Amino acid sequence: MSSQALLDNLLETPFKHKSEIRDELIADLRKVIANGEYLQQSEIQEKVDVLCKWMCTTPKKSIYRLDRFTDHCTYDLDSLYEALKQDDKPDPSIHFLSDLPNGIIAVDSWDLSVSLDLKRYSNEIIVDAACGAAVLRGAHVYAPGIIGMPNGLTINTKISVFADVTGQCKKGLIKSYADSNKIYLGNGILQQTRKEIFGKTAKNPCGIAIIMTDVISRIPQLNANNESLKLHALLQNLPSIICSLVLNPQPDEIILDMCAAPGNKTTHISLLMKGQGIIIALEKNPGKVARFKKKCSDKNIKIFCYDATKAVIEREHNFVRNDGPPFEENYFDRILLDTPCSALGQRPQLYNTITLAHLRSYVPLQRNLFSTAVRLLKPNGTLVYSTCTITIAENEGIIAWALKQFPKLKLESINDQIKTDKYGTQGYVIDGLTSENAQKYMQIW
Ligand SMILES: C[S@@+](CC[C@H](N)C(=O)[O-])C[C@H]1O[C@@H](n2cnc3c(N)ncnc32)[C@H](O)[C@@H]1O
Repeated sequence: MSSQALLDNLLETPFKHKSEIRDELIADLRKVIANGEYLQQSEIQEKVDVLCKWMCTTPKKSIYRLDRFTDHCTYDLDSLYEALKQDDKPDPSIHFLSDLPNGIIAVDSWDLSVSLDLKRYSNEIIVDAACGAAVLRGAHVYAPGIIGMPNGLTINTKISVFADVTGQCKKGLIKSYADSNKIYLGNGILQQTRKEIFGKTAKNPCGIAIIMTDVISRIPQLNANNESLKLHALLQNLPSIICSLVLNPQPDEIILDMCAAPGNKTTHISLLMKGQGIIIALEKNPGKVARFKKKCSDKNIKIFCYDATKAVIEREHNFVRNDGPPFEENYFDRILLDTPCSALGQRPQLYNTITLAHLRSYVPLQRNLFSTAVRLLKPNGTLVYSTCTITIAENEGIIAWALKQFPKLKLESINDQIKTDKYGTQGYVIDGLTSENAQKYMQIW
């Protein structure tokens, strides 16, 4: 089978609870109004099936954000180029994205004229679904992602890598894993032995365990030994990059990033502010805060482990103000609410265990966070609301709810800030969201 065929036939749906989630997505699309009418049931079902299959596919480009890039300094672009070069393959195709700032770089997947070694070797290694998705996006395999590996493989052995797409592979599996439970991802060279990963003395295995050489998604990997680039080139999805650009933070402003970890948008905001002004980054999860603090050296970013739904001072409390949360109402010039969400737009998804209750739990939290954001925002300030999911409930639904709940809010087109037409489509019209408003809201892929 060609690599394109391997890719196209990966999976029909990523969900463990297939029918439950499919029914919920169908109910979600029943809200859509096209040409003044709700969609037909058959059309909705077809759309949901296409959507589920799309979730299993890998984007055809990798996007990097170069932190130090200016028109006069192309050092990081050159290093990215070097980092992506592979001895046995032609030079990677790297280009800027039109209408966007120059530091945003797209790397194309190898086209079909580039021959890849995609034959299955007898030595097979099983990785979990999250690791498998990262491999399809151009990552190497890190030790914690490996769940199945035969005995006796030595370093530098050529091996084939498979992802567990049913969640049934036991950690440390030695025997071969059933074909019906796994999908083939590509080939690589082993860097760590079974003893290092699963042996009695192996504590917290880490580092690259397999250097991927050929992957069915045809995405070029960064050379495994390229350390110099890590500091300044960040693999980041385009919609995430666009969020910070649309926020348009100014150097003398005070900005709130409400749900900040791992902090990739926070550091982008800081870059756009030229390291000036103040950015308050809130994150509820202590482990994520610790990791974020460790990697973030920007002096203008202040990170707090804090529940953002409680970030506004309630009037009945006589609060003495300090540097951190909670804050007075009308405090921030701009707020980014990159909210927790069902993340169904993150691709590829190989095995998603989300339950119906979990899927439905996000909207109340999103409304809560949104209400806090509105109170904290200065009059005429800018609030950017973003998710990485595709449900109408968490996107158009929240906007329609907010416009009704907070009449002082005015929805602005993101195209007023930055031309995004090429990279996405306008939102759906639903009850409470007019066609004029739906045009201002964008789904970016
Ligand atoms: C979509 S992620 C944010 C990604 C981040 N903005 C970035 O681009 O790197 C949402 C984050 O919100 C955090 N979170 C969830 N509930 C929260 C709350 N009530 N207050 C603050 N953070 C919260 C989650 O732990 C998660 O790290």
